[in-house]
Amino acid sequence: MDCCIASALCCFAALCLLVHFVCFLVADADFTLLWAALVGHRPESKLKGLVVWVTGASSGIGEELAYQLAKCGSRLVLSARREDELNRVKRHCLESSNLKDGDILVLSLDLLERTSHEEKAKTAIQYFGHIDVLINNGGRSQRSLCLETNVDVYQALMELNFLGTVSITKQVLPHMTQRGTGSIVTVSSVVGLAGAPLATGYSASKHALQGFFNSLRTELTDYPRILISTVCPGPVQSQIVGNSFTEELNKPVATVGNQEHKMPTSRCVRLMLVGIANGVKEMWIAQQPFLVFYYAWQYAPTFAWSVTNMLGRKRVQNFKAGLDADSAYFSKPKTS
Ligand SMILES: NC(=O)c1ccc[n+]([C@@H]2O[C@H](COP(=O)([O-])OP(=O)(O)OC[C@H]3O[C@@H](n4cnc5c(N)ncnc54)[C@H](O)[C@@H]3O)[C@@H](O)[C@H]2O)c1
Repeated sequence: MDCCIASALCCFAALCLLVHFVCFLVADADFTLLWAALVGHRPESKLKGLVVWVTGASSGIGEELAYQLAKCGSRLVLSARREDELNRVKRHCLESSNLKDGDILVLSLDLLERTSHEEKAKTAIQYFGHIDVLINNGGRSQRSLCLETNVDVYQALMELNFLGTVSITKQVLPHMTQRGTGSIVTVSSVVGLAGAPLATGYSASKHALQGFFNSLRTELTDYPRILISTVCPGPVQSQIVGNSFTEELNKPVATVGNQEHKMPTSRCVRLMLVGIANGVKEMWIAQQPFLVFYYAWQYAPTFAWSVTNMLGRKRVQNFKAGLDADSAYFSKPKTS
């Protein structure tokens, strides 16, 4: 009898392990975030009426954030450099939601023009009276080998992705500490957790953001109603490759391959909004096989690096062959 119970328990444990393994294989986010998506608050109920400032709202993840937040009933400040593109995004938000014209402020902003940030933040705060959520999303990536990359490119990446983000944050944070509430959500990257070839400067700028916001979060423990959240997406469909820095400032990317194999922007943004609605402090959002590597880096870094080196070599080979470094992972390189 005991033997039967033991066998049954073993079978049950094996089944549980199998279910976990299968869940893990299909997971596209870390477990905290998936749990929040399963049993947590819905963004539609938590974000309705909140004032959300999105930087980099003219394309990709930022544009999709605008659309999904509008559907949730959030009031929006949309920022990026190109006002005409922001007006296009605003029009689409109004068409696809119940928001009124006055619920969306188009506020052009260059993250590199730090002297303008105080004025921009004042304008946003005055318009709605307050800001509930700042989403630091604007930024650019990199496609170039370190050996060939001008140091000016590294400076530009840090100026934009790191200092631009820190500058806007520093304009909004005092407003939030005064109110005792608010959320600052920063779009980092999985390369802010580990590295990636062809992205030495980009990865460094995202590591810098991780270090900054992880330290700030702990510094703000006296403000339990202020959320500091970092989002670490893997590859997501957007304009990021075409907009990347290369080895020289102002030199465009040579090959922008098909981005369809990447996570749909809508899925990434939905998970981000679930994370914000549920106060998730760090979100890993990536399809497999990328996600599993980030777990491996946490538990067995030396093993993880050996796998990364294999993939990294292929990425560099593809790049040198003139192929899009991302999509070439998923297809056999034929010709350059
Ligand atoms: N798409 C991905 O695979 C991916 C993965 C990880 C992290 N990210 C991060 O997501 C964020 C959004 O990128 P995306 O993928 O939507 O790319 P994208 O190129 O489609 O969008 C980037 C946005 O940033 C804005 N921007 C660029 N320079 C700016 C400046 N000087 N001032 C103000 N705005 C500026 C652009 O105008 C655009 O609105 C970035 O921070 C990026 O690093 C993207």
